[in-house]
Amino acid sequence: MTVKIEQGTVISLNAGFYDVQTDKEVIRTRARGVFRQKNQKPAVGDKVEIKHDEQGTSYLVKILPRKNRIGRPAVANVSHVLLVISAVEPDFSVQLLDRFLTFFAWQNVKVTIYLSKADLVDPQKLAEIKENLNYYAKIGYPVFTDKKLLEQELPSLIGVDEIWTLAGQSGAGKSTLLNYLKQDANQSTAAISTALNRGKHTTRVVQLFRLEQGFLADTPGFSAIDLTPIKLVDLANYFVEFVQASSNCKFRGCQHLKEPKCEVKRLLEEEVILASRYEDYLALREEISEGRIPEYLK
Ligand SMILES: Nc1nc2c(ncn2[C@@H]2O[C@H](COP(=O)(O)OP(=O)(O)OP(=O)(O)O)[C@@H](O)[C@H]2O)c(=O)[nH]1
Ligand SMILES: [Zn+2]
Repeated sequence: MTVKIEQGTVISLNAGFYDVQTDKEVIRTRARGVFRQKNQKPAVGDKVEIKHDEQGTSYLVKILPRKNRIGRPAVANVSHVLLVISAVEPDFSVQLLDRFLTFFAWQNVKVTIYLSKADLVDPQKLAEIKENLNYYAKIGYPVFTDKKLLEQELPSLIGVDEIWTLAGQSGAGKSTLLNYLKQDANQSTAAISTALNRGKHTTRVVQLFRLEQGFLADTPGFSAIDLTPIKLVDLANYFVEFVQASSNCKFRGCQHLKEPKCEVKRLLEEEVILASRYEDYLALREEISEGRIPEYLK
């Protein structure tokens, strides 16, 4: 028998085994000892090479370069986040939204926003929230306020082998959404996931399941984030509409504070840039320069 090398994505870790999704099937593999020597550990989401020996045992032999590794439990190569933000319980907050968007822009992860619990607020409150969300849609973040629409559109948003994960405050509705979307997942993968799912809530294992051409992490993912490692001078780069405006600021590297002829400040005055966005920019500057994590995230 010839030794075959294949590539795939690690979709779960289980008692020393790594389950790898190739383009055909899920293969249970062992990691070669070489990883321990190199102090490397394959993570869920890693793109890997696997090898099958004559006895039919499969080994994970190589971890391909990682784009990132984020979340708790960690997932590697996350390209997109489905950010769940609730209309109520906890209350909708643009501050919170801006924190998450800043964090993911910093991590070079794209974000799609989903508003949960729209059914729990009165029409007036909902209209207010939607007006805010329209701003985010305008600056480039896909926004969904309807679960069914999200379910319909998601397949066209998820690219080949892209890894998506959920994020959002505790109680926002991440698990609820996940369970809803999982109903659609590829059946064979779903069966494996279920079989490996024992003790999910006690051990906090993470696994990926197929969602159309890509993967979604089967975990509530992020709820709290720390922005203090961001460099103060870089912060403006993570506010997408500021980046766009800044080419018209007089000074290169403009921080949009007291500099003359600042385009961000001009757009702010014209109410093209949302006041809360700018306020949050200032608040995050302060948080970063003081190196403090807000009380509610501790
Ligand atoms: N009415 C309504 N209730 C929802 C919706 N989404 C979530 N919930 C409820 O909100 C509560 C919290 O939802 P979860 O899905 O557990 O929230 P989570 O984000 O996973 O929370 P953590 O696990 O703490 O991070 C549950 O009681 C859900 O039933 C929604 O769209 N409408
Ligand atoms: Zn400026």
